[in-house]
Formats: sequence, C-alpha cells, structure tokens
Amino acid sequence: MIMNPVISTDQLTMRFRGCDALMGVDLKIQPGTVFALLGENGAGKTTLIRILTGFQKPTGGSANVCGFDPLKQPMEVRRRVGYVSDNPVMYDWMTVGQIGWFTASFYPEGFYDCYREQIARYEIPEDRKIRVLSKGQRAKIALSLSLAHDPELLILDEPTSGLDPMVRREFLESMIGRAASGRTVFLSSHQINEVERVADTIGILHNGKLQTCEPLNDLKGSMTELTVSMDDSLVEVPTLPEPAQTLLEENQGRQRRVLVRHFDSSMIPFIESAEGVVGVRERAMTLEEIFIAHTRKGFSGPADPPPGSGRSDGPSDGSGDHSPDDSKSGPEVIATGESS
Ligand SMILES: Nc1ncnc2c1ncn2[C@@H]1O[C@H](COP(=O)(O)OP(=O)(O)OP(=O)(O)O)[C@@H](O)[C@H]1O
Repeated sequence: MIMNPVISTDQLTMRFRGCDALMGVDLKIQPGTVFALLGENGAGKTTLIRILTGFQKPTGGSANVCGFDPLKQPMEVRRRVGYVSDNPVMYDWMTVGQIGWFTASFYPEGFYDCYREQIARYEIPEDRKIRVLSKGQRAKIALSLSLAHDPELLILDEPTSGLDPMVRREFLESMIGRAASGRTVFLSSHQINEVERVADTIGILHNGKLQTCEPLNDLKGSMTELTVSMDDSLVEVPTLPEPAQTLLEENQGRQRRVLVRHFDSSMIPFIESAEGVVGVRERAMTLEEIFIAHTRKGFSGPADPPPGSGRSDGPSDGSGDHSPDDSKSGPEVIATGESS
C-alpha cells in the first residue's frame, strides 16, 4: 500500500545573509518510521526542523507536514506534531504541574493526565519550579509535554542530550514502539551509535545539502570500504564495472582507501588484475564511517540521483559539489572519476 509521506519537501532552500543553510533539500519520510537526520555542526538540521514546524519561512521550495503547509497552516501542523527543540524554552516561574496544566489548554482532553503519568515515570515532583530543575529534568519535562497529545509526528532536535544513559536507552527504545504503532519520529542527532540502534531511515545533511536519505539497512548494505595495496603510490585503481560506484578515494602511502557503493566481491579479481595492484581487502562500513565519508571533501555524493533531477546543487546530484570553504582536513583526496 502506498501511503502519503508524513514529511515531504521539494527543493527546500534557506538562505541567510552570508550563509546558505539549506540548498534544495528534497526529503520524503514515510509514516511509521524512525527517521534520523545526521549532520555536523552547522549542517542545517535545526533550520530544516524550524521550517517543518512553521517557525521559519524558507527562501525557496516548499514543505508539507502531515498533509499541511507549515507556513500557511502552522496551527494544523502543530496540532499533529510534538516538537522538542535543542534548547527548550519554558516558563521558569511555573511549577512542573502548572506547565502541564497550562500547555494542556492548547490541546484536547487527556493531555494533562498523560503528562502527569509521564512525569511520574520520570519521578519529577509536580510542585518543583522549572527554574530549579537540572538540565536532564528539563529535557524530561520538554519530552513529556511533546508526547502528551500522542502526536502523529514527533520531531526531536538532539533529544537525548542531558539525559542519563538509562533514560536515554529507555526513551530511544520507546521511539521504536511509537513507530510500530504507525506514528513517525524525526530525530536530529550527533549520537550516531545511539541513532543506529533505533532509526530505520537515515538522512545525512552536509553543508545544507541532503547527501543521502534511505533505509539504514540499504545504506549499510550498499557501502563497502576497499583497501587496495599497490607497489607504487601512483598506481591507478581501475574504474569498477556497474553497478559499483566509487564515492571516495584516499591515498594512504602505498595503500588506497576506496569507498564503493554497490560493490560485489566478484570484482576483486578484476582489481587485482590491474598492473601494480598487490592485493585488495574489503569490509563493511559502520554508520559512523558512512557518515564521516559523506562529509569528506571529495565525496562524490549520493549514487542514485532521483529521476529527472538535473540540478547541479541538488541533494542527490552526485556531483560532489562542495562549497569553497569545505576544507576538512584529512588524507589526500583523489578525484573519483564518478562525478559528472
Ligand atoms: N538566523 C540566522 N541567521 C544567519 N545564519 C543562520 C541563522 N540560523 C542559522 N544560521 C546559519 O545556518 C547554518 C545552519 O545552522 P543550523 O542551526 O541549522 O545547523 P545545525 O545543523 O542545527 O547545527 P548544530 O548541530 O550545531 O546545532 C549555520 O551556518 C548557521 O550559522
């Protein structure tokens, strides 16, 4: 059954003075998924979330959240979405109970009871003032407020920062339960290992461009790291036959680290037959390694551009087009020959 995406964006662009925070982001998130948006500091994650929740007007493109335009119908969106920002602002002078009671007035019946259940689980006294709460307790209050109306879509910007390990684990596991019941969870996070345990779909944002957005298993299953040993550092690794796509090559002395998408072990004899190649080792990549690779200078971008996408700066153009200030340090990077 084909379902309408809970979130879809079309060429979403956000240009601040002197900064392109988002550049043509095309995103589709299906209901019942835990989607994790990964990106370095300043990649554009919070900007994207602010647009999706109607707090920021994009300079280009469009977004649809739960069937509504967040810009034109922000209240419809907020009714269906639970949102916790990376820096939740709350009325400090209220008590834990009062803030729940106050927020409940914006939502249908049942909100306050759900909220109280949640904070009781977190063992936070209702008469405690918000301003005296610890960072983690504030995070728990913000989460409880965002969950109390059982939203269709939960958007969390760095949800686990400030939570202790037990609560983090319990909370993330509860996200899997939400997705299983048909709700959708959108997490923005730096905690790649944590995300890997719960997310079923991964988006990687780099310098405002969506480098990839696909199921975690497909992403991990399609990426291979090859270590090619050569008798001379100038030896060329032969162009691999389709469907393999070389995404990044890095020189490490007489070894070449090659990241390949859709590699097949049957291609190893082909590489080994090239002049100067001494041996080839292949291994699967962790999500963290895949993430780092997607943010490296020289990475040639998503392998499978969407049909009809002819943009040179789009999220899936495969061009490896990086801004001039993209100058991450690292080993020497060699052009892959895959970029158009
Ligand atoms: N109001 C603004 N005016 C100017 N530039 C902005 C504004 N908001 C964000 N930016 C810039 O947009 C870029 C993306 O910022 P954003 O906060 O979306 O990044 P992020 O991925 O959430 O980063 P982090 O992981 O550090 O929170 C940054 O370069 C930031 O400086």
